[in-house]
Amino acid sequence: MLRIEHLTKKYDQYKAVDDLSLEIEDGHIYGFIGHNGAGKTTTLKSVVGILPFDEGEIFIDNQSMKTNAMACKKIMAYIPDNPDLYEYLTGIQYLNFIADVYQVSKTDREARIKKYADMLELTSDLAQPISAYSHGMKQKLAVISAFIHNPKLIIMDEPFVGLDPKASHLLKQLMREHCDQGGAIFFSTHVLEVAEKLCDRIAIIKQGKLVISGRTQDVIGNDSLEDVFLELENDNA
Ligand SMILES: Nc1ncnc2c1ncn2[C@@H]1O[C@H](COP(=O)(O)OP(=O)(O)OP(=O)(O)O)[C@@H](O)[C@H]1O
Repeated sequence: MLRIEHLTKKYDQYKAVDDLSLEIEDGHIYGFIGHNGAGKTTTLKSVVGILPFDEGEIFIDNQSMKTNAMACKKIMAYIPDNPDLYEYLTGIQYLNFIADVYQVSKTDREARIKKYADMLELTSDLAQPISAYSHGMKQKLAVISAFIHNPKLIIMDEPFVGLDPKASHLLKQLMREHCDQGGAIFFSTHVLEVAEKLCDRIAIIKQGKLVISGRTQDVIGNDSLEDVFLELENDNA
């Protein structure tokens, strides 16, 4: 579903992402772990086509982000780390706007808005302007807008920040459901317990370089993800 090959992204001369390669298969939830400033957001923004990159290739469902960005973007959704949505729109106007962009039929959008807004308990707030939403409510709206066009691949940057425990639980359920239906998810998180339980695969990035990736149980072994992460962080080799 997603193939990143030798991705390098520089800010001036600083390599924020350095020769990073990984592959995410259909049906997998893939967690992306790393310290502050490790290069997670830069990688995710390169994948979704927000940031141009210096070297390497990114393929979404075998289509190149470099040469066929539109085809890639059509089948992908992105939930950024900060839900900066159009504040002057109401929640329902925003969802309809996103559904229009992705040409979602009236029947499909109504069914999906009902399903996800009811589930995340946002239905009664959809008539309110987004400017009146709390951070968590904006995050829920961003989640619904990602699922509204039934993307194959969902990229999420710290999706659990700001969500209450019930909403976090429901989001994990939605993520699993999406991947059980053949989709894939690549998401960054600092919540290692969640990553350990939820992810089929995990990659750890340090100073722009991938230090370990693979099946969650293989990465963790007999330790916890926290132990593995801290060990790698302390390893200066
Ligand atoms: N627009 C920018 N201009 C210059 N340097 C940047 C820019 N954005 C990020 N960086 C630098 O690139 C590196 C990687 O940043 P990035 O935001 O990708 O890290 P991150 O792993 O997402 O961190 P966090 O966990 O804190 O969100 C950091 O050293 C950061 O200072």
